[in-house]
Amino acid sequence: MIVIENVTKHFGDFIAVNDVSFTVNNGEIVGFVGLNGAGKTTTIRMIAGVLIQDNGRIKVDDHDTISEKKEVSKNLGWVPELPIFEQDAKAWDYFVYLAGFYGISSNDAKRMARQLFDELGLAGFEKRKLATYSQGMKKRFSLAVSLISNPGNFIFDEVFNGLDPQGIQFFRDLASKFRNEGKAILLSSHILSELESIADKIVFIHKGRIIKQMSMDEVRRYVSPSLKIKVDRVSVELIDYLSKYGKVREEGGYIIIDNFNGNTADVSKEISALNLNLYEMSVSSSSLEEVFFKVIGDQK
Ligand SMILES: Nc1ncnc2c1ncn2[C@@H]1O[C@H](COP(=O)(O)OP(=O)(O)OP(=O)(O)O)[C@@H](O)[C@H]1O
Repeated sequence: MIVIENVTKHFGDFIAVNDVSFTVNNGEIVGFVGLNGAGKTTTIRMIAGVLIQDNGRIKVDDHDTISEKKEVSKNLGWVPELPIFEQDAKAWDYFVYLAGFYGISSNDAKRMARQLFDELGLAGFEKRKLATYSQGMKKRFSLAVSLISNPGNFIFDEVFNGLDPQGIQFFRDLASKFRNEGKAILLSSHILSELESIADKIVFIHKGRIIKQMSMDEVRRYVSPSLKIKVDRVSVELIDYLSKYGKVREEGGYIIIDNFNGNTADVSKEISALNLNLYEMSVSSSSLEEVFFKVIGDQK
């Protein structure tokens, strides 16, 4: 579990992160979203302990990121947006070297390397220098390193960026698997459709402040729904009649009721009472992208 409490970070006079608080529970994927420069990476770097906050506290599985840095490193896996490694090092050797920092013997580290390189699609690239790895391979290697201590918490910072569809699916499936294993996952991404399909909760950050936190269910219900129906015959009587449920319009052979405030069972009962055939009926839910623009727009 990752707990961020009233965290603030200045760079000179500029406040990059301002009194930020949120929690990533075990068994939960939290999407962290905001415009460029909103403060996501700064927050993430403080959670990872590579940047120190001016105020507030961050705990990873109850360990303080400043006073218990070593425990936090063991309990937290971090795949940065652009992983940076010793460029001249060969992947396999470097992995074994890093495993040494976790007190893992060379033989055990080699066994672990074999398993992780196979599982993460790096088999055959063990002897290559990290400088020659593609962006996606660097992310996979960074993941392999972060798995050395089998941490209960993960941060993926823009992990989908620069990945091919297969790579995106790989990290999406991995995040879901970690969630099912009870791990806490913080996932920052600009690809809102990807977040939408896997996140349980969304934390919106804007100009360094958390402006909203919502469960994905709340996101889906945030913008008033529209009801879309297709019947065999559209009449003035029907349109008049449906007006009590919202703002009715016709579009491409469909009747759309914006700001729908009724329930679908009543509508379908009443349509058949008018001797009309109902061919299709669906209620739209709001997309994360729509909600993002609305939430950010409300700040201006
Ligand atoms: N080392 C630094 N020195 C000065 N300003 C910084 C530093 N690091 C970040 N900032 C500023 O802090 C703000 C937040 O940056 P941050 O990288 O956290 O944003 P972000 O939400 O991750 O953005 P992006 O989506 O573009 O990656 C930005 O205005 C950035 O210019």
